[in-house]
Amino acid sequence: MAKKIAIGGDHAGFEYKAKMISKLESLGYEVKDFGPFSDASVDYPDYVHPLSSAIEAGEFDLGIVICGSGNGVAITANKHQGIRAALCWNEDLAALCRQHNNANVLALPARFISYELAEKLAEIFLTTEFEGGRHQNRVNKIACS
Ligand SMILES: O=C(CO)[C@H](O)[C@H](O)[C@H](O)COP(=O)(O)O
Repeated sequence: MAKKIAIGGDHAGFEYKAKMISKLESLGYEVKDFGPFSDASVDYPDYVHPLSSAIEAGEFDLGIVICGSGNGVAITANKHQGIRAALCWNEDLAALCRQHNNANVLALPARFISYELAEKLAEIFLTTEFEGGRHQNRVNKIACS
């Protein structure tokens, strides 16, 4: 079954987000764009909080958030107890965040990696499974009251 993907970010990630949506839909994913819907300067929490809440509610399988450095969107998403957002800038990190951390949101730094690499990281993230085992014990301990 095609995975349902939530994607969002800010103005610095707008161009990459548009290209990424087209690519993911061509691969058969169901994608919802949480915005922004232009490259006008915006505040990333306004878009990442609704995206994160929707993933927590089980409306989407995984999420992708894109800003200039990837930090703002990752920090925002990780404020949500049900979110494990991973900032990735190479292929190994994109695989490991799924394999070891069961990350459900990929954060991408649009101002620091090419679109081609961003697209490759997204494909790796979306197709890599969590390994469970010893890693599950650790993931279970992440949540704090
Ligand atoms: O949160 C960020 C910095 O870690 C993101 O990279 C934002 O995209 C960036 O801060 C936006 O900067 P701008 O000068 O307002 O375009």
